Amino acid sequence: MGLVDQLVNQPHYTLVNQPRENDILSHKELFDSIPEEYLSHKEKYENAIRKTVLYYRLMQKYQNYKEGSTILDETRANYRNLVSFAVFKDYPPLMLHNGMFIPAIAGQGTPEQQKHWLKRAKNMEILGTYAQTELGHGTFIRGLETTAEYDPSTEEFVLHSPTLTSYKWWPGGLGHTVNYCVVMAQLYIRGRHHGMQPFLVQLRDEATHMPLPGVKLGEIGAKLGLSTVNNGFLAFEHHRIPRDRMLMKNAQVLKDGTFVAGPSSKLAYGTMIYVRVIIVNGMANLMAKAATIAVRYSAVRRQSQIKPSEPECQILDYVTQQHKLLICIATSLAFSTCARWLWDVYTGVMGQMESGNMDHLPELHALACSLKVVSTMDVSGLVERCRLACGGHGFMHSSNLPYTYGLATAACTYEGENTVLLLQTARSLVKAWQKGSKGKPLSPTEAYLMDKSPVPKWENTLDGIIAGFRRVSAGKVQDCVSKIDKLVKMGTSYEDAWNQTSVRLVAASEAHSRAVILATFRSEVSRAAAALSPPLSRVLHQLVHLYCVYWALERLGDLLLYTSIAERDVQELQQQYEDLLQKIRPNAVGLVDAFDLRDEILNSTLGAYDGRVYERLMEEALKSPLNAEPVNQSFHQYLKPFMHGKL
Ligand SMILES: CC(C)(COP(=O)(O)OP(=O)(O)OC[C@H]1O[C@@H](n2cnc3c(N)ncnc32)[C@H](O)[C@@H]1OP(=O)(O)O)[C@@H](O)C(=O)NCCC(=O)NCCSC(=O)CCCC(=O)O
Ligand SMILES: Cc1cc2nc3c(=O)[nH]c(=O)nc-3n(C[C@H](O)[C@H](O)[C@H](O)COP(=O)(O)OP(=O)(O)OC[C@H]3O[C@@H](n4cnc5c(N)ncnc54)[C@H](O)[C@@H]3O)c2cc1C
Repeated sequence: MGLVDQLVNQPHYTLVNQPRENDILSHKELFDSIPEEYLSHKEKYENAIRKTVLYYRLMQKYQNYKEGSTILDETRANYRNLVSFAVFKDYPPLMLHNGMFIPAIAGQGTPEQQKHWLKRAKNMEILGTYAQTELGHGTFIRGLETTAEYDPSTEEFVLHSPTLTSYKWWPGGLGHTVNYCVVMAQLYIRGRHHGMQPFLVQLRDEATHMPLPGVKLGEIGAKLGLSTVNNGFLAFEHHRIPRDRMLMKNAQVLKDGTFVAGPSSKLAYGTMIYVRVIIVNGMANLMAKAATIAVRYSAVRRQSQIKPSEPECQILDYVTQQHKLLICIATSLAFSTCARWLWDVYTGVMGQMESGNMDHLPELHALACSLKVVSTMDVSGLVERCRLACGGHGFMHSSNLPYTYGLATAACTYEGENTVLLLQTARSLVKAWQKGSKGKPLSPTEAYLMDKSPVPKWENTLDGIIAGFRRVSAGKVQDCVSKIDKLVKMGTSYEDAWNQTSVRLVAASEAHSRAVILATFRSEVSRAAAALSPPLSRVLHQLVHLYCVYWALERLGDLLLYTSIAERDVQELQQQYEDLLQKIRPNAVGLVDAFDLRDEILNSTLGAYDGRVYERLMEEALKSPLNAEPVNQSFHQYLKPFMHGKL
């Protein structure tokens, strides 16, 4: 088996590469004759809905993910995610139906609620989304204003939006697409507050699609990206729903209005953990897409000469170009590896929680936050780097890099704004430090914080770099704890001390995330490589090495502060990095081919397998509606009178 075949022979790649006769991408009606960037806002939406209906029917046919299948299965979700790139450059309007509505029912509903609602949702008899964020509050969910007041006399909840800022704002598909929704609202029973709880609410009539009485709905308007996701707003005017529409797997409200608390109030936040875990793999996919486009283009594009006597070279032969792009290949692999590992952690912790053991939930939360942040932050930066690496042609929508950037950067904000999530992980690290200092045991991913051995001699090896990152993280956490303690001793409140330390806390949290990612990438690849051929194992190790050295060079200041790295070590690391670029360069195209993203999925003039970049750019340019006629009417209306001084 060749190198590419072995890489392709991973579960999610083989799914994408399924036989053509079973292939949803052979259905031409799924594709646009006019590129979507030329459509109006309304046309984009209507076209996306046309394709959505076809796409999901075909998905049901070929994937058979209706009733009985495990919708939460990561591989299946990944397949859907990849194939949808071919059909929707800007994500589908029903993204949240599978992405959050179904997971919220599965994670928050009782077995009876799941039986009834999951069946309808999976069969797509009802369409839903997840409405948590409001116009006034996104991060601070304890500040949400939508209320659900229980009325024991009718056994109903009354949903109400008391202010403009309480309008739900952002949920995908909410504008004009979905007819149901999981709404997060503050529960009140006889005037007493019982925290934020999930409610399954019908929003539109199932036959006419008209909003139900007491439900105000609309779309929030044009955005930087995700233009076909149909993000919407929602408000309630004393809207009544039956008691059994509160999702009651955790907390419950009995008929007489008795509130039965769940094992932890944070279980209502469970859907967010699930989505943060899933996002990491989504980012690996976006990175693979952008890297494939930019690397293939760089192999086709020739510009300037390295030596005056030679022909123009492939731009991929410029070492600066390799510096821009090879890290993108390594990053995609790092995040897909970490995503798989995180998914196993997630399912393990969920399994323990089913039997009442919540011990590992805080660690899972801290990990999900930090990996979500670093994957979205790095991938959005690197997708932009891919775009710039393609010069002017990368600026064209037809390259698909601008859309891809929009998808990546949106994820820095949704599902928990990145700074906020880093501060959540920092909270866990500070607590771990305090616990560890009292001699208490720490969770496996934070145990290194208590390594009190003297700073060892720096080693320019993978182990050395990973140990160095752990030192940086531990040093930064210690620095934060000292600053907070000092401020508190001086009379500052703990909360103010926290806020005054928060720039450092965010940096400590990022350093911890990097240590976890480097160590996980390294150990998971070593584990997998044992079963691979020596050449494939070698190239994967080169990518792990490149990844570790790249980040060491990026974070030299930190390493100089917290480890014993010296100037000559840095020079050697720089040399290692340049040697790795040279070694990986011949495999660059093979490696992106091994991502096995078909042309339809790349959806790009620059990245197609056959390398016909210029022909495709021309073909796409000719699709511009302006090219339908040689003279545009605006010439007669404006330009001509203007040039003749008549306007
Ligand atoms: C920032 C926080 C975490 C703060 O919550 P809080 O209750 O005010 O925090 P607190 O009282 O200070 O308590 C913190 C405590 O709660 C824990 N915790 C926080 N979140 C979780 C969780 N998910 N699971 C388990 N535990 C959680 C923390 O570890 C803290 O624990 P501790 O007190 O230290 O023991 C929270 O409000 C939050 O998660 N905000 C972000 C909102 C968000 O992610 N919204 C997503 C909306 S849906 C969306 O964006 C969909 C996009 C998808 C798409 O388009 O694809
Ligand atoms: C494309 C997209 C899709 C979305 N889809 C959905 C959806 O389907 N359903 C849904 O419910 N929501 C959705 N959202 C909303 C999303 O979850 C929120 O935008 C997000 O949680 C951030 O909240 P915010 O917008 O209120 O930002 P804010 O919380 O107002 O943040 C603004 C700034 O304040 C800072 N800040 C806020 N709090 C703190 C703090 N405690 N410490 C330090 N700094 C702080 C942040 O770091 C940030 O710099 C979506 C958003 C986007 C952009």
